[in-house]
Amino acid sequence: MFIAFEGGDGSGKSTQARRLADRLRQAGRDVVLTREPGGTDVGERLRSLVLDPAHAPIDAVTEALIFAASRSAHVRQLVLPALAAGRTVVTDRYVDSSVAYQGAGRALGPDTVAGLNEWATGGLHPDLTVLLDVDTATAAERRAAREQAPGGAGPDRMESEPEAFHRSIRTAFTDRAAAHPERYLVLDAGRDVPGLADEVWARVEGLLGAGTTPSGPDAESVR
Ligand SMILES: Nc1ncnc2c1ncn2[C@@H]1O[C@H](COP(=O)(O)OP(=O)(O)OP(=O)(O)O)[C@@H](O)[C@H]1O
Ligand SMILES: Cc1cn([C@H]2C[C@H](O)[C@@H](COP(=O)(O)O)O2)c(=O)[nH]c1=O
Repeated sequence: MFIAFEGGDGSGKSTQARRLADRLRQAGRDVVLTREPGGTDVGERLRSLVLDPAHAPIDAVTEALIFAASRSAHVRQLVLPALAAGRTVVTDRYVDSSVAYQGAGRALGPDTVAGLNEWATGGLHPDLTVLLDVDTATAAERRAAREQAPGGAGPDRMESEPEAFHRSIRTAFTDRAAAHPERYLVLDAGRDVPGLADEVWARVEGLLGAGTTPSGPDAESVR
């Protein structure tokens, strides 16, 4: 099973992805918890390149290609081999983040960016995408609190964008979920962490019982 968490910066994806991975492990599943950009050596290098605000400005097309390149490596080197070995993959962000941030936020167009990522992933879609939807003010407060906590890092290149950018992203995520309701669980991420985790688990438990397989190609057909 392949599960993605999506949402704006500070919506609570990492928190919920970790909780789900723990719960799946308690249920006896062999889990790979991973993230984008990242998840592989090349992906983590691309992550620091594209997110570090100290780097030179990156134009929107180049930015979209960097995220897609990280994703291609992630799918081919980590996700597909793990799924083929019967493992459950939980990823903190996937294609929808590119459609929202580069398609809407950078105005490259959702269809253009979705098409690029169909190619990058060989058409691999998650069984379930959990969209954590929260208003941008709440998300910004959470990010600020996280930055001020011990060891907290400053905002990355995307987080530094203005409120309107983050609002456009939120809309793009919810539009995409509305277009494919069968593979989304959209949650009000303004609520408490344990309550959200229970809602996620209820849906995932149902999928475990149904014995799903990811839609799209297997490792043999994605090169
Ligand atoms: N439901 C929640 N209610 C209140 N605070 C939360 C909730 N979920 C997460 N948080 C807190 O908000 C901050 C951001 O959470 P988290 O890092 O999980 O978000 P994220 O979506 O992964 O963020 P980013 O995309 O910026 O990495 C953390 O300090 C976390 O403890
Ligand atoms: C996968 C992906 C990510 N982004 C942006 C979204 C976030 O601002 C950062 C990732 O940081 P996080 O702490 O891991 O959430 O990158 C993007 O713009 N496009 C993408 O495809």
